[in-house]
Amino acid sequence: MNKKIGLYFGTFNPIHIGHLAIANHMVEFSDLEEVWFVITPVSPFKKKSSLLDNHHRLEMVYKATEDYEKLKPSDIEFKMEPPYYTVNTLAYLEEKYPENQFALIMGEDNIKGFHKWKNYEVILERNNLYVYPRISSGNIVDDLKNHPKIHHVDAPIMEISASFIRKSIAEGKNIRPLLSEKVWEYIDSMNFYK
Ligand SMILES: Nc1ncnc2c1ncn2[C@@H]1O[C@H](COP(=O)(O)OP(=O)(O)OP(=O)(O)O)[C@@H](O)[C@H]1O
Ligand SMILES: O=C(O)c1ccc[n+]([C@@H]2O[C@H](COP(=O)([O-])O)[C@@H](O)[C@H]2O)c1
Repeated sequence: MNKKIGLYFGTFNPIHIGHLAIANHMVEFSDLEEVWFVITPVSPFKKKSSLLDNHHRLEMVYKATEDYEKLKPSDIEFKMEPPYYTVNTLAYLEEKYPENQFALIMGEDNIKGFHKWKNYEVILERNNLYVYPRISSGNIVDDLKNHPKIHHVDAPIMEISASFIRKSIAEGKNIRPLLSEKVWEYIDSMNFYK
């Protein structure tokens, strides 16, 4: 059966309720049937700072999604080599799961820089993109405006960042409502980000 899966890429250091709200909105209000959180070991364009080990970030995504049937973690990039270009991961996933139809989920902030991604034209030829609103500066390049493969989904705006969560934990603040309960308990018991 041809299943429509949305892929949500990120470092998820840690996964927070902003990520979950977007993924849940996609499976409930778009034609995507599942969302897979693809935990990237290191983002190709970002420097790593206080990045927890892959298996801890995977464990947190697992804990955050285990009660949601349509949301799943994916560690597919752990088996690949850096740099973790999304076009390569998509090719790998398409070969491994030929019965599925994969789409990308990204915020308006990321679509504004999408023309700098490796082989972005190849991605657009083969995959649909589901874009959600995000407060950010800059513009979408003309070629990507009204593109037939780019679908805008009116998901809620949740301006929470993982870096704010890490910084706040280091400062001893209580940010418990910004995380799933099991994720907060894991971070607290492991003393992460202190
Ligand atoms: N509050 C949010 N609402 C919607 N999308 C988000 C939110 N926070 C992050 N994202 C997006 O989710 C994806 C995965 O996030 P990722 O964990 O890589 O980054 P982040 O949460 O911005 O973390 P950091 O602050 O460490 O850079 C990215 O595409 C990012 O732009
Ligand atoms: O393939 C690329 O060229 C590429 C460039 C930048 C980002 N990405 C993917 O997008 C994800 C989110 O990116 P970032 O930089 O917002 O953390 C990251 O985890 C990668 O999977 C991919």
